[in-house]
Amino acid sequence: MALSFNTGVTLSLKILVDENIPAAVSCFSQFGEVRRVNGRQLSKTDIADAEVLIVRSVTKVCKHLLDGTGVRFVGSTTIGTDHLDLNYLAESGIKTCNAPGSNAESVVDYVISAICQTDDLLERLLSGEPVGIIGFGNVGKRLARRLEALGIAWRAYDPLLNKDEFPHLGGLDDVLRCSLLCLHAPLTRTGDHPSFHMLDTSLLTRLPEDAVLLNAGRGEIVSTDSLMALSRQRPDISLLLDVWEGEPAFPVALANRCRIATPHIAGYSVDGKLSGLRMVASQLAEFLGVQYCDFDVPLEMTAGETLHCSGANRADFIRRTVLSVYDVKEDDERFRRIINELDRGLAFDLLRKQYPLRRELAYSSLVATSASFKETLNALQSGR
Ligand SMILES: NC(=O)C1=CN([C@@H]2O[C@H](COP(=O)(O)OP(=O)(O)OC[C@H]3O[C@@H](n4cnc5c(N)ncnc54)[C@H](O)[C@@H]3O)[C@@H](O)[C@H]2O)C=CC1
Ligand SMILES: O=C(O)C(=O)[C@H](O)COP(=O)(O)O
Repeated sequence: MALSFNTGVTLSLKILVDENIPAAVSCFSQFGEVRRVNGRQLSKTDIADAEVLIVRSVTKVCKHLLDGTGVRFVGSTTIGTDHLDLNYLAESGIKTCNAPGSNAESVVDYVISAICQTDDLLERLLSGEPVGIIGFGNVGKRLARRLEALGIAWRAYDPLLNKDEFPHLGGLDDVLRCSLLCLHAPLTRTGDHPSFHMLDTSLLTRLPEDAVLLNAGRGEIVSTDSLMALSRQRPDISLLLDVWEGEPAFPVALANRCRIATPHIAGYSVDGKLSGLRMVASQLAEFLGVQYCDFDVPLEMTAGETLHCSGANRADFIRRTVLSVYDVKEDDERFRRIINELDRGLAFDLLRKQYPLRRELAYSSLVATSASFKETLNALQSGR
């Protein structure tokens, strides 16, 4: 039907949503007719009569896909925007939005769980070895806040932020001296500080002995070749990779060298997904000039029992508590099972599609059995 926005009247829009966005049909049906589609295989034919397109990071939204269609609004329920051709969308007058920060706490939970599952890294960090953070945005800042609450030192590098506003930010050299280096930059290919292949083997070999490199940003920030060379030259460095160059396919040899390997699920908490969905739906409502009505979240998505947390000492308490809510090793084990599949890309996507329900630490019902660990529990849940 012809569109008439800002009328205050709900229109019967044709809305396409990625089938991997939970609760999307109940959320978007307030705006019109919702059809679920496979975001990886979406073609121009699928969207011929659509006015609204709601995607995740697997759909390349560009001129090739949209030109000649009636799409007027594109929403991505993700933090990252590297799959969206923002210049084309702006020039074409197609309203575009994403969900900044929506699953940032989920990524922080992933990092904390990975710390707990990497040998004695947690103990090393608690005794003063610092964490380096590349990219001090929604994820980087939240990670720093959680680490600080736990008493773990951190340094951050973000050349795009104003030094006067963030005087504590350091240079690349500073973060390369840290025991754990976490990559949380977006994927960019232009500008003064493109992140594409920004770290190579010569930079990464500066990491201290027994360092750990964690990438939960985008695979293309460090090339597969650089990581392979690093693992040959510095076998003492542990690789924890959630993102891969050229997803959904991934390099088997590199995956086999990782201490922890996961299929791009750091941000996959149900809380993060629902938050992204709400952010995009409310921006669609604003675009249409209608009131956004929140939707009923199926109880099984958010219900959870109370967990009683204890530990022999502080590190033990942190490890047990974190892993009882989210154990990254379970994701790693599922990933290892698909490494030798013939169609690895398909298997990678299937793992993501069938991802188990995961709550964020901050939204979990947790009780410390000993008063002495109450503060530590608050630190672990300080996310929201
Ligand atoms: N693995 C996963 O499941 C997830 C991955 N992500 C990825 O993490 C990225 C970061 O997320 P947010 O912190 O929420 O984004 P954000 O946009 O809030 O912050 C990104 C920060 O990185 C900085 N930055 C840009 N280029 C840089 C460079 N070359 N070197 C250092 N810093 C640089 C920016 O100035 C900004 O402060 C997303 O763009 C997305 O690609 C996000 C969510 C989940
Ligand atoms: O939000 C982002 O940015 C992410 O990386 C997403 O969590 C990735 O999930 P999909 O959009 O690929 O399902």
